[in-house]
Amino acid sequence: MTPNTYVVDEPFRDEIALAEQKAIDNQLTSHTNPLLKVDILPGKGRGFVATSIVLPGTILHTSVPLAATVSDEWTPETCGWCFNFSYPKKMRHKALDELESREMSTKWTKENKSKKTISISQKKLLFCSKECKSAYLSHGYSREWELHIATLSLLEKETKRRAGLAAEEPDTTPEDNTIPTEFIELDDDIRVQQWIDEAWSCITQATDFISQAKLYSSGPADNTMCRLIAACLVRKQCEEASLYPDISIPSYKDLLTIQDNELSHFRIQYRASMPTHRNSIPYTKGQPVSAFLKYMPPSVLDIIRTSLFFSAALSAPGIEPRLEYSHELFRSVYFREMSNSFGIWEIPKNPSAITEEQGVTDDLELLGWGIYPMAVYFNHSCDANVIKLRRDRNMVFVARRTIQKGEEACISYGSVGEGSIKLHNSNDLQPIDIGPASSKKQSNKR
Ligand SMILES: C[S@@+](CC[C@H](N)C(=O)[O-])C[C@H]1O[C@@H](n2cnc3c(N)ncnc32)[C@H](O)[C@@H]1O
Repeated sequence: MTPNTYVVDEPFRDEIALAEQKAIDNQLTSHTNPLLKVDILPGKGRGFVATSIVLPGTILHTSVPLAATVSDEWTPETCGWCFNFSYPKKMRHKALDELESREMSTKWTKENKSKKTISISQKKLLFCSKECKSAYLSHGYSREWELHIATLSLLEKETKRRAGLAAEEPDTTPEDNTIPTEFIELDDDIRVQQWIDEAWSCITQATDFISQAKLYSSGPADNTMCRLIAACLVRKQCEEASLYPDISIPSYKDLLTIQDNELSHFRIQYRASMPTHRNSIPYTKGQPVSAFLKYMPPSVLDIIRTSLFFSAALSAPGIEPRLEYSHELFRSVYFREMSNSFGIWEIPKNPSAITEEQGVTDDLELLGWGIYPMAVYFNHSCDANVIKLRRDRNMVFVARRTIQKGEEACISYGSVGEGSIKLHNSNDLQPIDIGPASSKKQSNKR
């Protein structure tokens, strides 16, 4: 991809830097943002519209993530808090130093009356400085980090356990001779959603499928996705338990307002994978799991396997605090992340030219992913009037030119193309950035 380059004049850049700092200092999120409102826009769903005339260089919105995670590939070299990237230098600071980690491990082992010592893994969470480490530890709800680190440790443990187990692709196409009594029209949202719900429940309880899925060795993209989902669910659990809500950070409820792409994703994948019955799903009430497996698109089966990996990791015996799991919860994040998360890109060393996608050029790395519930209402335009800039873990949205009152504020979804992006439905545009699970972008450096 070659991004459209446009150069910002020096004085103008200073203004942006100043305004940015002010906005970040004020923790300006769209909770308090008077410049944009969400409207329903023909053919696009919801979108941001300017509430008054906006001058070029104005910060329209600064967004803090609900959850952000470094991709599996770049965890050693990327700060888990500010996303500072230094290749080939490794990040030196762990969330817990050796003594703290030993104390935590002893506490968990004791509290859980575990015969084996519960080990704490921090490989996937490293920081560039003490400041970033303490920002992480003090962020969010009281002791949110404890549940977060416990969950990351469990995911890491399950990844290790499975590594090398799966030599072959699991076979998920058992014989099925069910005679359908009805055909569910693919355009029927309610019936198709019911079929999907029933299929997930049935497949995730099927012992044969589960035992096959246990051989499934999750790849780096699945691991990254699981960490992103875990971070969202950690927030949910802490939010529900907390007596002292921190209202300055996005909540899990904010996530639920994001467009859910499960149905549109299913339709596309179903049509693409079915040689026959492309417009309907054969169905019989009370049908066996084989009939669900027969009509479930292979790419969705992969997601089900990832969810079983996630649930197996979380159900390792005797560990508290523990994250609650259900396939509904997993899906509630997975299919919202899809098409709505922002890629966190390496910041160019010499930002002399600010480009679309903040100068994302081929030599820059995709370091991770973030879910910014307050920023998802920026629709796409090829001639975007807003540019997205990353400032540490926050995203700042700046007007590129004058935006009139009532005009839509759009960003360019940028880094799309290269055949790696799947459209989510026929009317659908590409994601803001492809989510971790569907991202196959290869690193430039490895
Ligand atoms: C990040 S969301 C943007 C908010 C979304 N419109 C909503 O209602 O939640 C991305 C989705 O918005 C829609 N979208 C974004 N830009 C669009 C455009 N220019 N034309 C039509 N639909 C668009 C597509 O459905 C896309 O998958």
